[in-house]
Amino acid sequence: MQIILENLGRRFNKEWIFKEINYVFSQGQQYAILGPNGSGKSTLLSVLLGNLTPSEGRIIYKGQEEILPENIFNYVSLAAPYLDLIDEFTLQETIAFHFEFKRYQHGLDAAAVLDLLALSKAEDKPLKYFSSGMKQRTKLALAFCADTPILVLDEPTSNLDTQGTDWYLNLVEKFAKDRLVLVGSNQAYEYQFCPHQLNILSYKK
Ligand SMILES: Nc1ncnc2c1ncn2[C@@H]1O[C@H](COP(=O)(O)OP(=O)(O)OP(=O)(O)O)[C@@H](O)[C@H]1O
Repeated sequence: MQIILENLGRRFNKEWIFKEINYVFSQGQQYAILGPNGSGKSTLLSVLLGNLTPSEGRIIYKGQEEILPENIFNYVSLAAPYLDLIDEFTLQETIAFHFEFKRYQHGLDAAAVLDLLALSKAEDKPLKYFSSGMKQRTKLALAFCADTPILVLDEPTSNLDTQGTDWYLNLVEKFAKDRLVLVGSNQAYEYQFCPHQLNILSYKK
């Protein structure tokens, strides 16, 4: 799986957030998308996910065959602060619902995801009663445990304490190796496993 960016640019009104990005993301590699607050990391990730259209240039998604941008969501798992979970669902219901749309990683099932989350006392609790850190753990577990070639993590350790951050790095060890991983971040400890780094500030023209 590859994501090929050709002369990619995105603007909001007259402001170019990034311009002229030529880059190839490949499966089995991990990439950090870097830049200060408001520089455009989330915007670039949204364009890569097909949630926003490019203002110029194009993105080619290559699997065995070319994948149309409108179908790329089938190949992606996303964890991000702006991603909403359904507050009325319990944790068990959230897991069951998510995996109606995505397959489990090899060897996992609902019980294993619950185990991994280490929130077993909360399995029958509606998510509206979860703390922000518990919600973030849930989003990360759903994304890591789904069998998709692309894994997108925007600010993955937001709301996590140091124990939660170690737990996240353990998920990276277990479930990120063979995938195309994109991490939007400005915290070194959450992207230090990424051999490739792309700074949005290099694409401001
Ligand atoms: N829908 C929109 N309309 C207009 N401007 C927008 C829109 N979405 C984002 N922006 C602007 O695009 C710029 C980049 O925002 P973005 O959220 O991508 O930055 P970021 O690097 O992810 O920031 P942070 O680290 O704070 O999450 C900001 O100036 C933001 O105000």
